[in-house]
Amino acid sequence: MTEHTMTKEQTIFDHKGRSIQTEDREIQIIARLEEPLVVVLGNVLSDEECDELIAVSTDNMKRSKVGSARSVNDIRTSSGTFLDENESDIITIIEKRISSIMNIPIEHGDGLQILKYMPGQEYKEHFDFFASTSKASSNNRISTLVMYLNDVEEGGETHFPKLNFSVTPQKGMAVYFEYFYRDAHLNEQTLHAGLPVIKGEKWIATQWMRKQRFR
Ligand SMILES: O=C(O)CCC(=O)C(=O)O
Ligand SMILES: [Fe+2]
Repeated sequence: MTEHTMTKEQTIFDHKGRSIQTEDREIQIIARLEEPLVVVLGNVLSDEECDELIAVSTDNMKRSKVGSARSVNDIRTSSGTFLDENESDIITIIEKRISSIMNIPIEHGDGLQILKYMPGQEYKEHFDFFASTSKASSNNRISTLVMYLNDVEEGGETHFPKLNFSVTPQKGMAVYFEYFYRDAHLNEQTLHAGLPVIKGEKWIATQWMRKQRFR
């Protein structure tokens, strides 16, 4: 018998019940899959916060297009930018909230990443953790929070092919998952994709957390 069939592994996300009370906002726990842990969350960001994150990154993306040459990436066809906490006051507020939801100090986080998908653009199946052969795996990622910044007219679901599970983007909502299990099989089940957007735009903010301090 493998380990995970005998006892459920300890998770990082330790919230129970129907909501998470953070310093400034009550987050709803809408749905959860226990192993691997995948949680759908509501009321993570206000409409104003979503709009502000899009506005701040629209400027950033324009700037980065002028500057460095963008590398062509077949896996991810969206455009994106990393925000730093000095960019806007709301980033600090949001990062605090994210840290209490994810139960990890924000110093363990990669910078908040904003992605924009136009129709036809997608993020193909991938893991958020790095392969053990890669240098980055020495301080590997352990958990992810994908926040939806707008409603997508059609398509753009976050899809977990090994779990037969999809999350429809809804403005202000989020999906959380973690992959810090001793059982490698559980980690591999967090394979996921951003399905192609069919109609409209899709904007997300992603927070990845590392095992150890990263900033
Ligand atoms: O676009 C999505 O729904 C998924 C995004 C994602 O996988 C990521 O940012 O790591
Ligand atoms: Fe991902």
